Amino acid sequence: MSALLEVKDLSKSFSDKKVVEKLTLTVLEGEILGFLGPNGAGKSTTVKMIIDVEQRDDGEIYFNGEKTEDKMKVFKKALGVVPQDISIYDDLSAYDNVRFFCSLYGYKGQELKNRVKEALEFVGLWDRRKEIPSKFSGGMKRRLNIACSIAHSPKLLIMDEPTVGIDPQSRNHILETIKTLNKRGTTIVYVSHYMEEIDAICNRIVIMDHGIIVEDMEKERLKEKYRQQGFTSLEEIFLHLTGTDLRDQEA
Ligand SMILES: Nc1ncnc2c1ncn2[C@@H]1O[C@H](COP(=O)(O)OP(=O)(O)OP(=O)(O)O)[C@@H](O)[C@H]1O
Repeated sequence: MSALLEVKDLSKSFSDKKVVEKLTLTVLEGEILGFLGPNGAGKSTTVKMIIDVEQRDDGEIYFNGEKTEDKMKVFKKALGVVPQDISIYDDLSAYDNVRFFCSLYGYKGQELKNRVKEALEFVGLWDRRKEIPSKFSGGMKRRLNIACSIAHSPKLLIMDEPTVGIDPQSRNHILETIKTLNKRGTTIVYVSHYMEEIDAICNRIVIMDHGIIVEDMEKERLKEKYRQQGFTSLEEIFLHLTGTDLRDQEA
């Protein structure tokens, strides 16, 4: 598999605190990469720098071998982002939400209609397209959030905790959706705290802590490596690598 996204020596500080420190990471075309780390590890800051909503202090980002800042339009068109906080318009219908986000990529007319329909069908919301999301369950809102991010057929989809606060049925539906998207050719970076989700869908796992990557390995190799050291689950491996201290109490 070839490199789709390459991040080299990415760094970021807030005030004097180093939040991301010389982070280097390659996302291979066609993979589902699980991006794990405790609260405050620097995952969201890394993602925000990659998608160009947070300025980096240092480092380089390449998409398809070219610096993203040199080809920002091409990169943005190939990128889909499912943000941690649901970002849909509560007073627009499900259909109009997807239509709006897809139209930002320049689609119009019949092509736009086709894309909106396909995205809503894909997340199982076509029958509810005329309703406004304020009436939706948490799971339906999350699925609509995904539809808004995929209607333009991104090559790279970055999902930041897309299943927070939803029931197992909706979670399962979303995980199946992600696997199908991947089979259709979308490369996925999946940020989550849910080990069982990462285990279920990802090929490779990157674990970040205190601004650096502490492990980056193909999933089965990672499990085998730590099984030999007596750690039998991904959660045990995670706690072994990142410790058991509470992170949300750090200054
Ligand atoms: N805009 C900001 N200003 C100051 N500090 C920030 C800012 N954004 C993030 N931080 C700090 O940077 C650190 C890393 O935060 P980040 O959100 O990247 O972590 P995370 O790994 O995504 O955590 P979580 O799993 O809780 O989402 C935290 O200590 C956070 O408080």
